[in-house]
Amino acid sequence: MVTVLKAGTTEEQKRMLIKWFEDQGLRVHEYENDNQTVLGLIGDTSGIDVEMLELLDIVEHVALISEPFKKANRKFHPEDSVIDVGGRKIGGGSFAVIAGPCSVETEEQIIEVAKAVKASGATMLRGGAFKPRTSPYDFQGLKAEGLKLLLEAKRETGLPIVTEIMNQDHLDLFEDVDVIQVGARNMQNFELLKELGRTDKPILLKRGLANTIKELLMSAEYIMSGGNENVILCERGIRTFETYTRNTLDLSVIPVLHNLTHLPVVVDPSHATGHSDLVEPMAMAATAGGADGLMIEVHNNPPMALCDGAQSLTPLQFEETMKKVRRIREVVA
Ligand SMILES: O=C[C@H](O)[C@H](O)COP(=O)(O)O
Ligand SMILES: C=C(OP(=O)(O)O)C(=O)O
Repeated sequence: MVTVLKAGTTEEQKRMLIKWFEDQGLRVHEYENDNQTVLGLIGDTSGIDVEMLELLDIVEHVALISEPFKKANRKFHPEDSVIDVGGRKIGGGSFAVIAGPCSVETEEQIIEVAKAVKASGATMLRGGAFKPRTSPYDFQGLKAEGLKLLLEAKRETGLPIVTEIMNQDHLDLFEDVDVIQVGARNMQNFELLKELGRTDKPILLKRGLANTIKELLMSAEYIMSGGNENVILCERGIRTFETYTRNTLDLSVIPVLHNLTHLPVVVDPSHATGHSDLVEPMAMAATAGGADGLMIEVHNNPPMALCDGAQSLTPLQFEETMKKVRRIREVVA
């Protein structure tokens, strides 16, 4: 429910109304829209008498909002959220490129890739240390050692690091990580989301393999309702009947999410396509479609990668892709 206040409402009148809402067990999110003060009410509003509320001198009107997501909802927060990651911004016109290998493998590998992607214009470094693998026999990541190597690459290049968490018990290890990624497979790991809601770290939340937009937003809501509003959404392709590509990239999600939410939207064309030759065209398409950023896998020797080599660009291919992405940004920004 939102309550729009009349122009001329005094600060004291507004405070009294907010206090009354809070006494009803509601949380109040206040914002300005078209020079009007709007109070977004979060919680169970079934006990509020809407007609009585509309009779108050200071109330312009009351609108019922049926969407179940509140904190992430653009109706409650019309301006784009801009997430600051160590001085690199994402959202509200600021574009981020998160690039790096699927997995951290060795010190030489991560530092070489970090330097290369930085030189081509990446704004953040990605690299998996805890890997969610389909097979328990596949490379599971270097775990804590991988995080140390990422921090080493950050020291060398200054690039903020983005890496995936799979288990809330590992949270202490992520203290120096700049952006914590929740992978597709954990998008609905609600205990993990709740725990991340208690941190103040930016969270990159990937859409699940077969999840709807609404489910993605409800997962963001888990993090935000816990107090952490630094959420970046990521489309990485969804499961469809099509098997030529690894997943089907749902590009329409970009304008849909921009309508529904103020949170930044990043697209990962690497996991979406599974083929390195499809990464560049889909990176360009996502940029043209209004994405706030890209996540792209880059490996110094893709055929030898321990995970996802087929979808990884070489540093040279990444450099070429970045040139095209920049040209598209000049047109759409
Ligand atoms: O980013 C890497 C993921 O862990 C990888 O895509 C998992 O897929 P797979 O284990 O099915 O190869
Ligand atoms: C595992 C990853 O991606 P996703 O969760 O999208 O499969 C990843 O980015 O390393």
